[in-house]
Amino acid sequence: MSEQPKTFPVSWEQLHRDAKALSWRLMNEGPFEGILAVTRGGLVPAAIIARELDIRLIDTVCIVSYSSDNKQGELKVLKDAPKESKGWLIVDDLVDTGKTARAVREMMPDAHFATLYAKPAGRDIVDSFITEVSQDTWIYFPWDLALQTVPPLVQGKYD
Ligand SMILES: O=P(O)(O)OC[C@H]1O[C@H](OP(=O)(O)OP(=O)(O)O)[C@H](O)[C@@H]1O
Ligand SMILES: O=c1[nH]c(=O)c2nc[nH]c2[nH]1
Ligand SMILES: [Mg+2]
Repeated sequence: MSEQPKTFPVSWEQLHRDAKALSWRLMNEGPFEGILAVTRGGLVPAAIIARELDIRLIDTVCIVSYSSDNKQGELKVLKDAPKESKGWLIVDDLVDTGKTARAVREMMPDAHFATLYAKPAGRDIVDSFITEVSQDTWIYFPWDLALQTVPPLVQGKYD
């Protein structure tokens, strides 16, 4: 039997629950001047955290790291972070290799960096996260998913 790829699919409910759990954790780290969302993955978590912590000042840093076939390439910064980082909260959906987080950290050295999910290679670069998954797991976010049928693990025995 071929090895199934490791996946970690996240539903909207789970994402909302994890973003609220992260907000609870961040209550002890603030208060924050504003949130810097790392687009695009950080936008939805940032909106939920901003609602929970009553933060109304939101900015973005716009970075492309992975292509549409999930392969990492050169980082492209389309829009820089603001100059001031003291008291700011950086939010992204996940840290994987840590390449994106390292680049954003350089732009905002004094900010607190939070993600929902972390893989081992990147976990030490961020300050707060909720769930760790193994390095060989691909996380699927609800905005990338659709309801569909899946085949059973074993099929065709009685064909
Ligand atoms: O730790 P790393 O290996 O750098 O990977 C993590 C980054 O990769 C993904 O973004 P992506 O570039 O796919 O863009 P997106 O947020 O627009 O989907 C994810 O949202 C993180 O920002
Ligand atoms: O949707 C995603 N899932 C992942 O596990 C991942 N790692 C880097 N970039 C990613 N994007
Ligand atoms: Mg991203």
